[in-house]
Amino acid sequence: MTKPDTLYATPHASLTRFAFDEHVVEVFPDMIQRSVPGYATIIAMTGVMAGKYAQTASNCYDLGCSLGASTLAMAREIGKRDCQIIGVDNSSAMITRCQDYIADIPQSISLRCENIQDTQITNASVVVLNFTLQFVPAEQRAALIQTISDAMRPGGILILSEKIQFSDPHLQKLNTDLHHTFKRANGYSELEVAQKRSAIEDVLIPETLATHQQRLRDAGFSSIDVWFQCFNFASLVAIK
Ligand SMILES: C[S@@+](CC[C@H](N)C(=O)[O-])C[C@H]1O[C@@H](n2cnc3c(N)ncnc32)[C@H](O)[C@@H]1O
Ligand SMILES: O=C(O)C(=O)C[C@]1(C(=O)O)C=C[C@@H](O)C=C1
Repeated sequence: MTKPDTLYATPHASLTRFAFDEHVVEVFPDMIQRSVPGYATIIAMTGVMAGKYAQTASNCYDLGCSLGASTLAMAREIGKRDCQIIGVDNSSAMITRCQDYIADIPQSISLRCENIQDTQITNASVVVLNFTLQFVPAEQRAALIQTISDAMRPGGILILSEKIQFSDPHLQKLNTDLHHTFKRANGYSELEVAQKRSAIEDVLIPETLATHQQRLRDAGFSSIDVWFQCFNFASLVAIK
């Protein structure tokens, strides 16, 4: 069902901005697995945490669901509980293909092709933002996190996974180098790493863990922790 990612294998005369279009959809599972250290663990544990925190008669959201990896992990662990699982993405190419991935799932999952900044979020016990906030304009992130916090039930959980930035220049260089080494070890060439880096430069804007943690505190989350980190990729939990 998925093809190997060769999108940046040949030289591009002019690199266009990275977008989640039909070309990316075709290779996305391979691309994200080979690009994000710890991706499989983060997805599997998103399911485990959703299974622990999903409350009866509540909504569980996967914001920026792409092909539904986190949605499916949540559905597996939530099981037959009375919860509505909702996946949201503003790429119609992603949502169309995601429909195929969720087709055989026994639970009712609804998909919305919407901007996560506009989608209605209510009565939430679990909200997942896996590698998505990084694509929202930085100055609009606080409003989105506040909307999520306001929509959460007491005791609900937000899982936030992101590529991160380091304020220490030495650590920034080290972790960037290690990430590129990880990509090379997964079969990407120097050219592929360099072209992908240029294509996402102004599209994916990482922030420091301190910035994420402060924003979550400001929005009213009480218990906040980094539960996973590998190089410049991290995942946080924030409990309301
Ligand atoms: C890196 S992918 C997320 C991967 C997915 N969560 C997973 O773990 O497999 C980022 C996704 O967020 C979506 N996205 C980015 N900005 C968005 C926005 N403002 N509203 C809705 N979706 C958005 C993109 O279309 C893309 O599918
Ligand atoms: O930083 C990179 O090299 C990445 O490819 C990261 C990243 C991400 O974190 O979302 C960027 C775009 C793709 O969707 C997959 C992975």
